[in-house]
Amino acid sequence: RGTAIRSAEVLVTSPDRNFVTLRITTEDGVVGLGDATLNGRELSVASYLSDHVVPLLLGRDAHRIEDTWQFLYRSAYWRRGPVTMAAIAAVDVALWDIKARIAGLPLYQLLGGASRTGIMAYGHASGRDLPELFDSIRHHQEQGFRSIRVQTSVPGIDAVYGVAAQPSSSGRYDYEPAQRAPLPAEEDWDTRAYLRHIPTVFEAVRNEFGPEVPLLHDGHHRMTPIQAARLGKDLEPYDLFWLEDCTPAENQEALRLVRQHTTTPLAIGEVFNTVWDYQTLVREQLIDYVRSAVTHTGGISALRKILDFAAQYQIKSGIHGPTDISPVGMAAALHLDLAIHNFGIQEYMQHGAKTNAVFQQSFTFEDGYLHPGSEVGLGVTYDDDAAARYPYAQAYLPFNRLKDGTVHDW
Ligand SMILES: O=NC(=O)[C@@H](O)[C@H](O)[C@H](O)CO
Ligand SMILES: [Co+2]
Repeated sequence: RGTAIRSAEVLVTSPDRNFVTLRITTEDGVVGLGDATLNGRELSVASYLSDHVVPLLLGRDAHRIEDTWQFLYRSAYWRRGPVTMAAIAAVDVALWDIKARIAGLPLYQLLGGASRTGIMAYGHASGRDLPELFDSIRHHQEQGFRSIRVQTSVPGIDAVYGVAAQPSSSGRYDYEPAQRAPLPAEEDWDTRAYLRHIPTVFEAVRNEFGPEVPLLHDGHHRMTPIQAARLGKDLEPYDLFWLEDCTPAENQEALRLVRQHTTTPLAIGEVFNTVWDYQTLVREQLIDYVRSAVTHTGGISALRKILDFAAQYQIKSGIHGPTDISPVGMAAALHLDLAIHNFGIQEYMQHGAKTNAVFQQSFTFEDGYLHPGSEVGLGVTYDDDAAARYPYAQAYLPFNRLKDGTVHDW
């Protein structure tokens, strides 16, 4: 039949950083794209798709998205995990792209239509010190961002998550966390120094930029529950939009302790890959925002179900949008952001020029709001010639060691 899957190609390219893209084509020649990028483990997902999933897709009806999802999830036998769920996500998103293209509609129209006029974005301001940070915040405000994530260096710590090593001439302060090298870079960490420093940063930012601008901060998994509780409480006077990944949440119950001590809103989940990672966090209202990206959580079908579950507990979306979510993954996020009722905010790190040469996108960013646009499907096309110019390059996210050499969450 016309909608039978004729081919499924796994495309690896590395313009500004590594990306893995799945391109599904039907007998009728309708093309759908899915993002399968897993930062630092990209080739595992490329192999999972090429070696084990693509052979199962050929001949299947592209319209049967839910059946294909359930088939891939249950026939794998081995459940969950970032590689499996990124692979399933890529198939899911590509099939949604195809369905919307066949329908002649932008994808959000198939997800319930627009529930808002625009999607509030937040940008990543950072600085090694307050002057650099203030310059970075002003730069992002000049670009139109109305919500700002604030990350800075910490006295006594040499290299820390989320801070550009130096203001880059190109995007100025936009940084790529993964580094092209055969080994992960070792960075250092000292939680007590961090806990002493961060409240002074937000005191200075609020004094300089006022009480209104929504400010976000990413704890990036590095604190224990009691340390997270301390920071959440210390930041209450600065009225954060959210404190993110305040503590590793494999133990979801750990957030009970944090919740007891602070009203600072909490966002968790960018490293999660199924609804089961959220079950206690949502049911006990231990978080306020679901951080998962479409790409890492089994696709639009799966993240939609997680967000509908969260909506029953007044928990909102905060979809992960760093540069290692490709333009295909970002487009999927924007279509979902526009349609769901319990939208919270969308992370938006701008991709570089080389990436934008490989992926043609139709989304817009104006006056602080994103919009997926009105092109059919996801609104993204892939340029094979541009992609061929950028072969895969091994790259890793950094990791931390404490002063005594103990490995620590980064
Ligand atoms: O909130 N954003 C983040 O935490 C990101 O910067 C992640 O460290 C990287 O995307 C991991 O690939
Ligand atoms: Co984060």
